[in-house]
Amino acid sequence: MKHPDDDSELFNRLEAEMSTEPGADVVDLDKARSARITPEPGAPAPEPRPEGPQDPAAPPVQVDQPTLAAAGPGYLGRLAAARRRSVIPEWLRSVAELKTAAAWVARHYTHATGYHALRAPVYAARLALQAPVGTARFVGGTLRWMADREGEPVRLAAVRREDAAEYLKLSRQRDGRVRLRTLAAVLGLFTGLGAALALYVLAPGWLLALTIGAVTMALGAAGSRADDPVIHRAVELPKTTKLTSDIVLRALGALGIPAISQAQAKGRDGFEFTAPITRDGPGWRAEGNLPYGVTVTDVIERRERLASGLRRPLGCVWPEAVADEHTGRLVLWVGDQDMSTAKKPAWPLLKTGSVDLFKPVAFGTDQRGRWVEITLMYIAAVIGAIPRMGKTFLLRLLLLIAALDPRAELHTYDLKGTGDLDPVGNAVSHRHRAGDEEEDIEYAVRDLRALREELRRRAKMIRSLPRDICPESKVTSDLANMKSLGLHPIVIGADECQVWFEHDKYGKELEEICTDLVKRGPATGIVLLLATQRPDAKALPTGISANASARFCLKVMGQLENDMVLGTSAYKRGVRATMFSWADKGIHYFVGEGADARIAGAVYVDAPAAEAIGARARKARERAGTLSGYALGEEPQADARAAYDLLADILAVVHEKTPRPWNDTTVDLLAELRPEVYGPWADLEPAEKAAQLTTALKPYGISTGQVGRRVNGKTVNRTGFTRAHIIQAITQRDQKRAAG
Ligand SMILES: Nc1ncnc2c1ncn2[C@@H]1O[C@H](COP(=O)(O)OP(=O)(O)OP(=O)(O)O)[C@@H](O)[C@H]1O
Repeated sequence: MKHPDDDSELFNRLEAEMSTEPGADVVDLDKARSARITPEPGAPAPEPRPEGPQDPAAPPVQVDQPTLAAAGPGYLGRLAAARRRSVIPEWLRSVAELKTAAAWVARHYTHATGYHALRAPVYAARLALQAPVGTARFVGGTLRWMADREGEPVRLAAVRREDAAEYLKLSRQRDGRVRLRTLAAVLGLFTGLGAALALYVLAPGWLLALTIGAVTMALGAAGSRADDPVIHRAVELPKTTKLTSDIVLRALGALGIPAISQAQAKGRDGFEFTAPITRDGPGWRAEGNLPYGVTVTDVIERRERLASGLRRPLGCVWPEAVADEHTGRLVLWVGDQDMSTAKKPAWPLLKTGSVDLFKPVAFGTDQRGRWVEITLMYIAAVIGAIPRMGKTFLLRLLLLIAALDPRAELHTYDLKGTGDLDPVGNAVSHRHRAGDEEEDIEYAVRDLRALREELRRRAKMIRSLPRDICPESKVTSDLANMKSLGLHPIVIGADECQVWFEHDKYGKELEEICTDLVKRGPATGIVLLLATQRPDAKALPTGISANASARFCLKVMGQLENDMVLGTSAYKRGVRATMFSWADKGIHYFVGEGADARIAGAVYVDAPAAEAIGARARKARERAGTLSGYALGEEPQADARAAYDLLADILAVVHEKTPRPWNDTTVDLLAELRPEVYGPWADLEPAEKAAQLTTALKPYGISTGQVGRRVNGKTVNRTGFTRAHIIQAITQRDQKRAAG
């Protein structure tokens, strides 16, 4: 009977043999096949192998099958799984990169031409001065050539050896050569003199001058000294050492990873290169497999040692994992220059241009100097870092990008209070505040409450739009353009957002609203950008950090903060913002919607440049008629809704004879009391009405549940709450306030 897998194995084996090294053993296929035939049913089973010490004469047991099992997937299989490198290189496929490269080359040659053109008279004067030396060298050289001086050492050697025959042969040869060369020189001299005379008599002045100039320059060049060239370099190109496999292996061996060190001690490499080391942008790229059990994160953890082993600055050394490969596949990119100091291309939006927030916009560059883009719509973002790493600058940059879309309505909150966001806020923001005083927080609370209402309005509006206009149930650029719908982008930015969430009075409510904005905002065109220098569960509540779809993590100190910003288990996967150094300002891990984490250096826009961009954005808004609110000097209308105290209002409308009131009847009573505040709640469907109050009570720690009541002899259950809990919450709050 034939083993069912025999055919495919035979196929594999044939392929394996096709690719076997020359000199490998030839396998007898028939023998091998018969050896693999399983015994017929009923046939005696093979003798069991005796336990205990083995017969020393018995051949050792071969654990791995020769060639056959080691071959793994066959040639075709490997071809099918092969990763093909792109035919057209990356830089040729990107118009932007091609343009940048072309501009750099053009700039280089323009500079070199200008540099030399300005110095041309100096070069000419120096060459003219050197011309007499050049003439002497030329004449001397010609005479030596005519006299066959180069053969003299050989002739002298023949004299020393007293080899008369050899000497005579050499002399004869020399006499003939000298005769011929003298003739050529005399002919050349006469031809030259004749030509000079003809030029002098016949040629126009300019040709004569040109010829004399050219001859003088040539003689000057002949007279120049090797250690003092007339023409100096216009551009000193940075010299960077080529990355070689030896350097990579040396660096890996110095990491102190036992598996690599042991392999190298045994004379092996400890790293298997899977591709040649190549140039990749302004740096070198090496790729390969680490030894079994060693992961890329082990190397990333030791980035500083790696830089020492490579003898390169830390900012040049970027070990990375490959997303769709095994965890031991390392890509090592070693830049020519430190990422934090390397010259960056100019940001296209710095001087001109506007933005469509629904399209990707460049906000930084990666290690290779390529633009990294972000589409601000449909995201909620968190930015985390330890202080002074560029978090505020990054938030301001994103807000400036938003400002450059004249449709966007900005709400900017600088809770540090140093005025870093003023260039955006003063120029274009609809709502803006700098500071963390009580009134600043109340201003934000009023604004966010209004934004939550706006979120609900937008959600309803989107739901009511016909499918052909709003096919994906989310705001699109076209919908945002329709002023009547009021679905323009709203971008809210808060720096040091922990001030909001840790506020004892409004903290819970702000957290509740922000969680809602993070979850439902993106589809309705509302973008929330939160930055914090203390990314822990209190500063960045989990409901927010877990739902943010874009994450920017500058340097942080530990795994916890890293994962709070970049997402659970990011640290384990090797996405570690802890590896950034103190000098890596603005450099961060960026995780965009559905994209792998990548390293980006944010564009540096200082305060004056930010003000200039703000002014430009303001002009664009004035033209589009979209400037509003704070930027126009308008304070938000004295908002009755902001002054309301829900708990006190409930106590006012719910009589003590109703210890467990229903939500919907309470909302109706509240609407009668303050129609401007609670009116919209009362207009909701009964179920939504009840849910509305449940949500509003949650921040105070008051929960709702089913409350049964007899109506017309029947028990009716509806959502309700306990009046005593309201009193309790008010007492606690008053005590807290009294305690300061
Ligand atoms: N993209 C950048 N490139 C280079 N330097 C930068 C960049 N962003 C910020 N910096 C530098 O880092 C310094 C700190 O930036 P920033 O004020 O944004 O830090 P921060 O993290 O907000 O600090 P804090 O926590 O104290 O508010 C800035 O003064 C600026 O000089």
